[in-house]
Amino acid sequence: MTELARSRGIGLHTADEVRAAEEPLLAATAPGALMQRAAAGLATVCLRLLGDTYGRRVALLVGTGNNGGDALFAGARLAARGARVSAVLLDAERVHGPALAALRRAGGRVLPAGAAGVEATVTRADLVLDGMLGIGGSGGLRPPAARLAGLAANGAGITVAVDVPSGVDASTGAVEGAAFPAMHTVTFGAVKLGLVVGEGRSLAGQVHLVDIGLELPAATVRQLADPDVAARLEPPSAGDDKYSQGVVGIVAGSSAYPGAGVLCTGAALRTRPGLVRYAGTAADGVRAAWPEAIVTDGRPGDAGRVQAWVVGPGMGTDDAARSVLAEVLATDLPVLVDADALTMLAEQPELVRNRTAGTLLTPHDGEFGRFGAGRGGVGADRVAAARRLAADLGCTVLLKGDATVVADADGTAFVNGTGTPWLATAGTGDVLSGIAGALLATGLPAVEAGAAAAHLHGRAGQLAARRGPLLAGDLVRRLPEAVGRVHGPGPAGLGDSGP
Ligand SMILES: NC(=O)C1=CN([C@@H]2O[C@H](COP(=O)(O)OP(=O)(O)OC[C@H]3O[C@@H](n4cnc5c(N)ncnc54)[C@H](OP(=O)(O)O)[C@@H]3O)[C@@H](O)[C@H]2O)[C@@H](O)CC1
Ligand SMILES: Nc1ncnc2c1ncn2[C@@H]1O[C@H](COP(=O)(O)OP(=O)(O)O)[C@@H](O)[C@H]1O
Ligand SMILES: [K+]
Repeated sequence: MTELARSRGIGLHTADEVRAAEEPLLAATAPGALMQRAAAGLATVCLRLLGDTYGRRVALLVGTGNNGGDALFAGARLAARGARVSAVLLDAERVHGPALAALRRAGGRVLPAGAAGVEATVTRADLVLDGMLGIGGSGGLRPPAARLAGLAANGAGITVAVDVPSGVDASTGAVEGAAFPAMHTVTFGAVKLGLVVGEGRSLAGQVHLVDIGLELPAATVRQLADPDVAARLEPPSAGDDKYSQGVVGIVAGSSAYPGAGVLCTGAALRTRPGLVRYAGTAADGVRAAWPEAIVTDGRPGDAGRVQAWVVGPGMGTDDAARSVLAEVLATDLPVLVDADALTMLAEQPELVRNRTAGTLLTPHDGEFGRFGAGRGGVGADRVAAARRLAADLGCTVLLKGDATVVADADGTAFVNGTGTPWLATAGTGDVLSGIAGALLATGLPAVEAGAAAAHLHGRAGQLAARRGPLLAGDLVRRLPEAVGRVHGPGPAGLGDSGP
């Protein structure tokens, strides 16, 4: 098996996939066994979060399904360790009977959602456990559940969601109206896609996965971690020279706006410094900023040989820019299309439909909406949106956002896990294009290059944001550290006199 095939990242699953995997396991295990596994894992995380359990106040928000059962059984375990546990029932007539009985036996208190003491119980709890809705939830939270989610948001305690924060669509991360704001989510059997993308990403907080023995099919959506990205970033070896690591060509910036060319070229150099070429009308600015780049103010064809192109950031949309875009897309090389080039491409999508080499489009939501398949906007299901545009154009789409999604025409997708909201500043997209272009030039398939680039970009952002607000140029400076970070400390060998 190749290094790449091994480093596939963590699988992300929809509610339907989890349900299908649960069926055979439920049939093969004793009744209630899976719920006990889930509750035991849940209680363990809560105990860790509480530290000293004795006398601590725990509020359980309990819905009508099995999600409520998990919360009640976990609550019983916490009560047995000395916690003062109160269960607030959304519907006293429909509650998991054995789980409620277990909580009562352990000394837990039970009150209906409409009772007078509910507000104090929830807002004063040291820990609030949200067992209202799991993967069986659909649509916006109904009023009693929405009210309890609001009380938890205003309370002082640690908020923990059972499986999925109530109100978050487990498969898409979409939220209609209110949702439970979790600092932690303890999820069972598989990480649900909705915990890492869309609004679900920030509502889920830190995600803890509890193994309950589910066997899932290979995931079509995945998230890369540092070692997975390292496996896609072969360091140069003794036999390499400056040409052999992949040469990227950058067409970005303009005489009026040289910044995009400078940032994009710098990002490519700092990611993969073998050789970076630049062709465009910001040549003077790029030359001054990056003497290491090979720069021409001519057309892409004048730049010399490259293994991939980046085209678009700050290049303008005039006739000259249109003709440069057409020239780059007419090559049989991988091309990353961003910013102004996306605006032009949306008017002429046939330029990419029949390309034989990889094409990676990197729109933000506004640029996405300019394409035919993007009309109506991205919507609440960001993975589906990226897949839709990728399938329509037969290329790869990297849809930017706080959780960037990269999707291939065949549906293979990645959701990025790194980053910081400080990245919402001008020019950071130009940096992403430079990183991804450099990785495309190494020969990575477009979907892999996009996913690895988004990860590195987010890591660089996190490193830069440690010092406070970041500018796009800070990201470029932090890239070597981000690359070093994903590789981790290498083995020290004979003759290694390094630091
Ligand atoms: N299966 C297993 O092996 C294991 C499953 N496990 C656990 O089970 C969970 C899935 O349980 P589930 O299927 O019972 O559904 P669940 O999420 O509790 O909610 C369904 C209830 O919610 C209600 N409801 C729906 N929408 C609503 C809304 N918007 N606002 C308000 N209410 C709404 C709906 O009521 P109705 O519409 O009928 O009135 C229905 O009764 C899963 O996430 C995991 O935690 C673990 O124990 C491990 C083993
Ligand atoms: N709230 C956010 N949290 C995390 N990352 C963000 C956020 N907003 C934007 N980003 C990231 O910042 C970058 C912005 O790119 P883009 O919109 O193209 O900016 P520009 O065109 O100014 O370079 C993208 O990589 C995007 O994923
Ligand atoms: K929940």
